[in-house]
Amino acid sequence: MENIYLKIKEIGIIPVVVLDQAEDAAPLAKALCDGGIPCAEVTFRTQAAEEAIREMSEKYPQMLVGAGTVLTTDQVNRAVEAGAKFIVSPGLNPTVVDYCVKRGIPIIPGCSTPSDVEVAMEFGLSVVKFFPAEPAGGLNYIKAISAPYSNIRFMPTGGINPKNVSSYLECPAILACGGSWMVKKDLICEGKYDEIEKLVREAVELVSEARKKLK
Ligand SMILES: O=C(O)C(=O)C[C@H](O)[C@H](O)COP(=O)(O)O
Repeated sequence: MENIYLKIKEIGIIPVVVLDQAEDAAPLAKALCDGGIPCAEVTFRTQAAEEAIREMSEKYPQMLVGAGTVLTTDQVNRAVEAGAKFIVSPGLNPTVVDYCVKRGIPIIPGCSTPSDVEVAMEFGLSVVKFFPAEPAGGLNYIKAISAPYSNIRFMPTGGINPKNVSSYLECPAILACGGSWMVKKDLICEGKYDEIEKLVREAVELVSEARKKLK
């Protein structure tokens, strides 16, 4: 498995971030690093995404910064140019996946059906996002879908929270989980970085407990 995917696996929970202002990127990155999750998936849902990725990557080079909600090849270019080390998308857009694969850019496309997974495999991918995880069937669905695709690892995202994340992380087919609960918009807008750091620390604890059970 490629280095980036191994890092994502090691981190265990990928914070999915929506930033309205790029100025919030550095203090948020600090809280994530201090809390023990030196990683963020900065979503292209806002105009600030590109600059936020640049801020985080430059000021916190130890961080694994990726871009989320990437829907176009133009966004791939902007994300990578800003420092993103991986690309995540809510669905499987063959144009975007092909573009990334041909350039060796790690891409984790959203899959929610066996057909999606098979298209991802056709592109040579072995890691996919499972989105939207809870509404699409949750852990039971992943267990069922992973049976025929034993080489595929899933990154469930959408509806993951501190109460259900452990059960996901205890499943061997799951590489890591994505979630926004520790980086909620209101916490960022109100500058509650101590609270974010605390939620991150709790998330780290959940990953380590779940990993002990996996062994
Ligand atoms: O923006 C994207 O690219 C998405 O695919 C959606 C996000 O992954 C989910 O919104 C995160 O889910 P929550 O943790 O339930 O907030």
